[in-house]
Amino acid sequence: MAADQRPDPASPTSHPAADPVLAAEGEHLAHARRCLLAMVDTAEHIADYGVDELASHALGALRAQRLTTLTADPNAPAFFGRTDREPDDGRRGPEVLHIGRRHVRDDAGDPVVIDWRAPIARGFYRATADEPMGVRLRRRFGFADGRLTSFEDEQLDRGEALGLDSELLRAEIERPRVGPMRDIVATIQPDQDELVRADLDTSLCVQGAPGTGKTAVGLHRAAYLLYTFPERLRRSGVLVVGPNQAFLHYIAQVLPSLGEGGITQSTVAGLLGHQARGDEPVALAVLKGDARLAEVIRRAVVSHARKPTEDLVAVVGTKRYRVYAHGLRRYVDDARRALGPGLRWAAARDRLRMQAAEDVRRQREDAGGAPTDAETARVARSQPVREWVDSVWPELTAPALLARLYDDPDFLARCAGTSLSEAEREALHRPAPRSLRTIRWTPADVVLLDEIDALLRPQDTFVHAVVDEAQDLSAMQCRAVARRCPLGSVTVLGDLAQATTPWAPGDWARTLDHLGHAAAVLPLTAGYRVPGEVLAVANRLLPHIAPGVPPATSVRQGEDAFRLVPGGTVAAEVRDCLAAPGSVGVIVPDARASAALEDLQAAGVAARLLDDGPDDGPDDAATRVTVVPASAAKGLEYDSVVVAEPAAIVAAEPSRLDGLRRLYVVLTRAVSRVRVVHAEPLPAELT
Ligand SMILES: Nc1ncnc2c1ncn2[C@@H]1O[C@H](COP(=O)(O)OP(=O)(O)OP(=O)(O)O)[C@@H](O)[C@H]1O
Repeated sequence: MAADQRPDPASPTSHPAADPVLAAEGEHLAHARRCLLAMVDTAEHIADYGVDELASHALGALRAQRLTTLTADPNAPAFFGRTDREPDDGRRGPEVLHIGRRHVRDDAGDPVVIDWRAPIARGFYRATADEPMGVRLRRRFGFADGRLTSFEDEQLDRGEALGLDSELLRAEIERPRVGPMRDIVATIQPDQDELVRADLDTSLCVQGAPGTGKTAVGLHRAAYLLYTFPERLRRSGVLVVGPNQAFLHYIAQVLPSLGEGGITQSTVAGLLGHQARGDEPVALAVLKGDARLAEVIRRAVVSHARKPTEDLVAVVGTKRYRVYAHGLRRYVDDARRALGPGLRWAAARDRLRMQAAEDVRRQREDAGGAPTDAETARVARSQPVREWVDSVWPELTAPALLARLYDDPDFLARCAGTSLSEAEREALHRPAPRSLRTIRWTPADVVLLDEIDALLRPQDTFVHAVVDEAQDLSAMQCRAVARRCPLGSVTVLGDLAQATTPWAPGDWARTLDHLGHAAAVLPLTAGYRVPGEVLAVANRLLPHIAPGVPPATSVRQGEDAFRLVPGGTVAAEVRDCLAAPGSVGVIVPDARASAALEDLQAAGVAARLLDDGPDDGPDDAATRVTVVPASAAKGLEYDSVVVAEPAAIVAAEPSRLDGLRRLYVVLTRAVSRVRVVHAEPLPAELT
């Protein structure tokens, strides 16, 4: 570990506070830092000598993991809250617990800070005046530049509870956004905490309005599960699925800052073994995303299994052995029945070769021979056996199979049965080129290729998957995620009102069905990001885009938070927004993104285009203005948002419904203010 990553033992208390409570807490903070440093030191000096090389390697990995946990976010204060609890054992005086991002103990092994995920820390998040859960006092701490500067007490035993009126919560919510998403560990709210701490075996589906903390809840749930169920999760892990690369970069730091590295964070496309390079009409992509294609694909694979009609003759030395067709038929029938997660196509080929070779071994034993395993393996590898397997159970590849389904109408018709109409089969038809390598597979194709791959060979799996923006996934994309989490549980996060893909099923029951997990659909309605003034405008779209979805309410109203600027310029509004602290997102119709960037630069405003990569360096980080194509805005947030031409944003989508939903997403990205610049009339639904 680099020295500059170490927690600085002096920083939080180098400015002694006058308030005696603050001074005492400051001392505890300094003590906690010293203890944390000592723990880092100990972890660094542990020798990784196990009983053997494997054990030593495991010890080394454990130590590295422990160091990552201890040194994550080295400048974060060691604790952010405290509870004073009734002592369990009748001792005098309350039991004082300081709560932070990770456990800290002193030399004697006594706890100095409790990890926020420990069961005993639950009261900090959940205790109310009505149900104090043994907590007499809850104290939250405020920090400025790493210094402890304030605290806020709720004397629950006297009926005091601030709830959303907490000043520190408000300050945290309104803190200017610069850089990637932060954790919310100090201010998780009770309804969020209930979701975060749900058991590992419980699957959840959270339907939440914009800014209600769905993403935050999903990430904190991942951290909670890793802490609470280390044995079950450290090896096969947790998968976090997000909508696009920009979003993944935005959330990338949250789990590491909570001390949890090594989690797979990916888009659905990133999980697949093939890359998309082509486009296609929306209607065709919708068809390819339909769950009916799964059965078509299964039949296409199985159709390659042939019934053996002839005996197989294997040769060992100078002798020939006949394996009869009826026995071979039984092997093939068994393989066909077992095909699925328990036996993939490629493994079945190996099994068939071995079964034929075992048959030969039995014949040789019956004849008094003593065949060795090596000899049986040689028979399994021999040419007649290989040729036999190739004839009844040929090697398959996903690209060849999908290309054939598209190319050969009779084959497609046989595999589809009655599940696809003639028109649908015709829509899928595409002549195969001579070389499969030249095919430009589309995003929907690569999901189908993955469906085929899954029948051919095993894929990586996880014990828990957090699936964000799940309302946008097609049935086939859901199946691709489900395959990667076949036994564990899922946390499904989304908002039907923000669904902007025409291939999504459009209701949670079907999405959950395709994800292969039963889950209760739980609402989150308190919005932390968007001021009430802005939500009031965005919510006008709700009856048109998602009539059944409850509107979000905001935990704060905002001031001059929403303004229409007919005939204005984006550059002028951006300059105005730059007078306030924090980030500015300029959200424009996709086709206008490059031009909008040029316009801003020509007007002397430093700006960058939202890209797939992380910040490219200090210049990037210092650029407060980001031009965001409307289609990439999902999941992101900025202190100020300037929206250009809502009517064009709506018109760019394939349908009015999708367009209005896109606009709803765009209007709900701001923490403090939204300015809508337009020359064209606004969409009627907004006014
Ligand atoms: N309990 C909380 N305390 C402080 N900030 C919070 C809390 N809950 C959410 N937030 C903040 O509110 C903002 C919105 O959260 P998040 O992005 O998780 O919402 P979301 O429901 O996923 O939104 P969307 O659907 O619009 O993508 C984030 O900045 C998050 O840190």
